[in-house]
Amino acid sequence: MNKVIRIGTRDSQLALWQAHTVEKKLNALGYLTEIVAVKSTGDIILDVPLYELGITGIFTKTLDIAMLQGTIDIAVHSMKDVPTALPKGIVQSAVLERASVLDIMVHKGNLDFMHNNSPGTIATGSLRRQAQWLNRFPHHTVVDLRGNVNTRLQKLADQDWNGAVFALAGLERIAVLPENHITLDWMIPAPAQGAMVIVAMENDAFSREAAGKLNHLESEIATHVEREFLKTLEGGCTAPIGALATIIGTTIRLEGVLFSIDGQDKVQIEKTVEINHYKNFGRKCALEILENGGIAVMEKIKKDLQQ
Ligand SMILES: NCc1[nH]cc(CCC(=O)O)c1CC(=O)O
Repeated sequence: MNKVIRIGTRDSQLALWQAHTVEKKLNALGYLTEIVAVKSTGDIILDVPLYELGITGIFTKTLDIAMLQGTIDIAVHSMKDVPTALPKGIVQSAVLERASVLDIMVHKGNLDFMHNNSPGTIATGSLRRQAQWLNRFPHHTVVDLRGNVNTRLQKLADQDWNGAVFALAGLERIAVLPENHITLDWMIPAPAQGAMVIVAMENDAFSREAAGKLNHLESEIATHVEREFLKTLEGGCTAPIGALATIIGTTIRLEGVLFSIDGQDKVQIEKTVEINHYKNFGRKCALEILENGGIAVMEKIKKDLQQ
């Protein structure tokens, strides 16, 4: 037990909070730890919309490299930022008990713009949030908003926008949830939203065992289903995809959705299976989406993103 587990993390306030949470849990189990904070590409490049940076993984790549080079033993990520395929040699070791899955809109104390076809401007850097917002409020404008949670809150305060969309979990974790917010219970969250994941090297039995003790089985199963749904649909491009798996007694229910970029087209599914059939459930639901018009929507998305 005397080996020090080096915990890799990005250096945003939220990422550090998450790494420190893991550190405390490992320390409570008797493990020695050290935090290693690194800057990631996703944090440095702020002026290009996320989806233009190409595929996924910009937030996790720097930590993947650090782990493959042996300068960290485990990495803590917001699970929704982790690409569905991990680099060779790196494996998922634990999913922590999930926090809130909800998206919220932070506003400026005036919600008139949400009524009677009023114009409005909402900021988000997420295609999923953009598409769902425009599907519900087609007469609104969505503008790009990048940066870590703190930067985004500041930009919202500085700009003439009506509101911006955030994950409730992120704002609660670092205690910056403004009073002016509403819960978007109609918005389907990102696959694995609100969950933290620990990854480690496949050949590092010590770190994997230590991290594995923090695994929360129900959160692991739900995020597995959601990410399998995502993986089957995405086909190498960042599309507006939402997925939420909920465990109810001995069953698991998946709500999954695929939108076009402008939010006009929507293909959705809601299905329940016995929990012991959770493997391949996400994949089956995604295949049904593709059969029910999803293939055409994916083609349209690819064309839209190429322009
Ligand atoms: N994409 C950035 C990101 N990654 C994880 C969170 C918050 C925590 C979570 O959703 O799990 C956020 C901020 C946000 O979406 O507002």
